[in-house]
Amino acid sequence: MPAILTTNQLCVSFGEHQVINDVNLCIERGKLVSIIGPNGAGKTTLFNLISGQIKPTRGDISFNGETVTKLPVPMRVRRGIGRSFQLTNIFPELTVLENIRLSLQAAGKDYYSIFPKLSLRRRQLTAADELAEKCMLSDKKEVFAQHLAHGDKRKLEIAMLLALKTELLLLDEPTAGISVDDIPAILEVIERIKSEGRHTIVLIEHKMEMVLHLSDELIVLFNGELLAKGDPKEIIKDERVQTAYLGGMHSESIKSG
Ligand SMILES: Nc1ncnc2c1ncn2[C@@H]1O[C@H](COP(=O)(O)OP(=O)(O)OP(=O)(O)O)[C@@H](O)[C@H]1O
Repeated sequence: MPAILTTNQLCVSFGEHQVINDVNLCIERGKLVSIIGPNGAGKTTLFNLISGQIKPTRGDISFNGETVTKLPVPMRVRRGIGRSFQLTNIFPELTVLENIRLSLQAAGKDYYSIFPKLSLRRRQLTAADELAEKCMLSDKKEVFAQHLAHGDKRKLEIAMLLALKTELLLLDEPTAGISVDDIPAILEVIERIKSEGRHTIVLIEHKMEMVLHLSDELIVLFNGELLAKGDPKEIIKDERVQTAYLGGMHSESIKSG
């Protein structure tokens, strides 16, 4: 399976603090890959680099065979890299359907049109409807986003990413802050998207049960370095991974071990 995303010797420092250190990733198309690691390991920073929020101090990022290292965020979105933004991209005073429709419009050629054609608007509404259903929001289509429960807002965010024709979904803790009762629905939405096989999903998640259930592959970050990568069931048995989680590795470089 060809890689959709690769990073080559990716590094980023904030002042003296090297947060990502020489990370070489290869994410295969159509897979669901989870990034795990203790707090402060650099997981969110890695997402920031891939989505373009920050630029690396060294190294390269390729998406679909094209070097995107220097591309700004909107151009990466256009190429198909989409990131969940912890609800900041939702328009609270619009309905679920309108939020999804606007993302469809943003992904289309009529983005700058003030009066998009009526037929096009109808097509967008049909597509928005389908995405609402896929993301288990059928009964909330006419609800204003501001009135949604937190879990439903996360589902809407995923629907909007799909509407933007995202090929690579970067989901940063999609179940964070969600009530225990709402977690299965988010899980199901992610599983539905995965089972279609049309998207690649990279997940940052602390809930190990969920990670093991969903992931084709695990990547373990520790102190900004890639500690391990591979089959989830094998990786969690890895002694170095267990030691990292138990806090035994502190700040030494993992490469010396
Ligand atoms: N803009 C920044 N300026 C300075 N330091 C930063 C910046 N962004 C992140 N860091 C530092 O980089 C390290 C890694 O942070 P990051 O948020 O990527 O970790 P994480 O693995 O996502 O942690 P968590 O699981 O707690 O979310 C932390 O020590 C953090 O303080």
